Amino acid sequence: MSFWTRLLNLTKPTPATGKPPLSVKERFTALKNIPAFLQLIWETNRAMALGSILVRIVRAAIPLAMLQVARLIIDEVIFLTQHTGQYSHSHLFNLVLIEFGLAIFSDILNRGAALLDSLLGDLLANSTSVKLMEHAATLDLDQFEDANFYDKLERARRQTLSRTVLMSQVLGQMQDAITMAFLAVGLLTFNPWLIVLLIIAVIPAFLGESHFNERSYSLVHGWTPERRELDYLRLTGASDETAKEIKIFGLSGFLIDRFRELSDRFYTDNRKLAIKRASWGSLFAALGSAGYYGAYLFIIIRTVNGHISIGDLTFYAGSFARMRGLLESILNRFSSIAEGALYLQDFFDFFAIKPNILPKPNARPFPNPIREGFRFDNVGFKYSNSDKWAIRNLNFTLKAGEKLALVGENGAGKTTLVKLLARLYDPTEGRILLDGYDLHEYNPVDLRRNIGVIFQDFVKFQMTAAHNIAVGRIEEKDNQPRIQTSAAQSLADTVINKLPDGYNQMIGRRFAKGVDLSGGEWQKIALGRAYMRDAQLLILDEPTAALDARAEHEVFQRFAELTHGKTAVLISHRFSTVRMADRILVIERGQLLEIGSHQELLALNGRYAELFNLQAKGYQ
Ligand SMILES: Nc1ncnc2c1ncn2[C@@H]1O[C@H](COP(=O)(O)OP(=O)(O)OP(=O)(O)O)[C@@H](O)[C@H]1O
Repeated sequence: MSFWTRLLNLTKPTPATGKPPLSVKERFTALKNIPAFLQLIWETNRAMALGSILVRIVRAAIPLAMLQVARLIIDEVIFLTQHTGQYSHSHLFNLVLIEFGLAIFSDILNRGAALLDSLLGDLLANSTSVKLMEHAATLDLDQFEDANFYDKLERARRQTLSRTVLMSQVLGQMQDAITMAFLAVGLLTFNPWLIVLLIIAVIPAFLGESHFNERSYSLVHGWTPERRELDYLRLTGASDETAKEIKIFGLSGFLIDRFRELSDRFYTDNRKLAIKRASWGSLFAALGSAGYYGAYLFIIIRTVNGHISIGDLTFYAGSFARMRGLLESILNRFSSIAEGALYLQDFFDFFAIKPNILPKPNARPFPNPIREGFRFDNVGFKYSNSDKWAIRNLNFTLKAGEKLALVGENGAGKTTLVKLLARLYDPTEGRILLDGYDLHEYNPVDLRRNIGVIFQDFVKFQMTAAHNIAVGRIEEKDNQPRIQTSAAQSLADTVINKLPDGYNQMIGRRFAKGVDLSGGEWQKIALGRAYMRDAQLLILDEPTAALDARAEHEVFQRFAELTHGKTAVLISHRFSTVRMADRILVIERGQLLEIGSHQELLALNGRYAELFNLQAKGYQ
């Protein structure tokens, strides 16, 4: 299909990416996002937004004023040259002075508008980034695990800069539209057909721009997953976290090849589009120029025939040239505003994603203390991106005050069970009851406040040692005694006391003066977070795997003492630790296989006894 057929029929071609680009109608509908966007700017800083609008309104009137003064100057010059020595030149000098004043004033206003735009743009970028983080924090974990969601998040995040540009464009558009209206009044009195000619001459350029903007949006949009991969490869190929394995396994060539393959493909698609855009663009610009020179010729002929003065000639030709430039930039900007509005759609789409796990209006207060415990009632769970049951037919009670250990092979479903307890996900079937009421009855924030979980893949925050512990209860980040007590309880104090800056030491290597820790040292710090919390249920999901045997034993011994009377769940592959629990739940392929105390399970002589003996043999 040719460019023209596509342009005139407004049909939807299929680009290389396989995603049909949006039709003109869809593009225009995207403009509905502009009022919401203006509202966003307005809320960012009302005074600056108002200032910017006022400056632009005043600035919009200047071109017409300058053209008028120029017209008077030329007519005055001609008059004076025809009457040499008969009249004073003071009127002429005054006119020149006025034009000079207008030029200076216009420059000041331009700079003022640019300054306000850049400050307002920065504030807008900051406030939208904050809104993005705030919204992301309300969303469910499974939404983060969905690739489509990630693409949306990525597109919303990438546009921080383009939103600032869009803001200047929308404001600039307003200014130019007002200037044009002023100029149009002048030209209308001269010859309204000139304006018609002008519009006809620039329309092809406008349609061409809109078409290519839409194609380029589709290209970029369709490439989102690949661009995400490119970012990932760029980061993985050159980062302190990956450098070790990349060297050992000699992976740089592999990563670079993949990067090259993807980036070359994107470049090729983009180049094709850029070349087409440049070629058609030149043709359309020539059409615009032809329109302008036609009108210019008409004005010249009217002057030569004595219908208008030389001053009028400069005024009309100047107004016309100015209007052409303005109309072109208004129309072109219009299509890039429409394109920006499409990107804005992604931004608003991201905010339209709502979490599924929400508090009920009359949520129950979290029981304090927990009386009965958590009952799993035929619980089954499938991850949204998988058809496989991660957990199925789970029936048991985690009694109040008991220490329960979860044992099972890799992928058995232990972490999934813990995530369900903390309501990071909701069961696909069955329910979890806390003191007889479904977890849905409680406020999820309240629930999580009462549960402390340290995961095996806990986050190594690139912050100070004190803050790394305080994240367990961030409201207490300035409570140094509490942080130190928690550190002592998790054995992290031995690690921190050796750091050059103690609790104020930056840990992790990302920032200046950061010190990295060993795996076991990081774990001791992360465990400190559990003690920061006033949680009624504490869950340790293998956060001790990197500890040496003596340290792990000591950590769990302390954990048992310090959480005496509290409900706790421990996940560990070490049976010397597991046996300390009151009861042990053996989970296999998502199903409960055995449950009972260490002694009971040994007596049962089932899977637990088999695994325990296997490990014990290893130590003999
Ligand atoms: N986010 C996820 N999306 C899809 N499937 C997942 C996800 N997380 C875990 N799974 C799958 O669910 C099953 C249970 O995983 P889970 O992490 O609960 O196992 P685990 O018993 O904690 O294993 P390990 O001892 O290795 O930590 C596995 O088959 C795993 O592949």
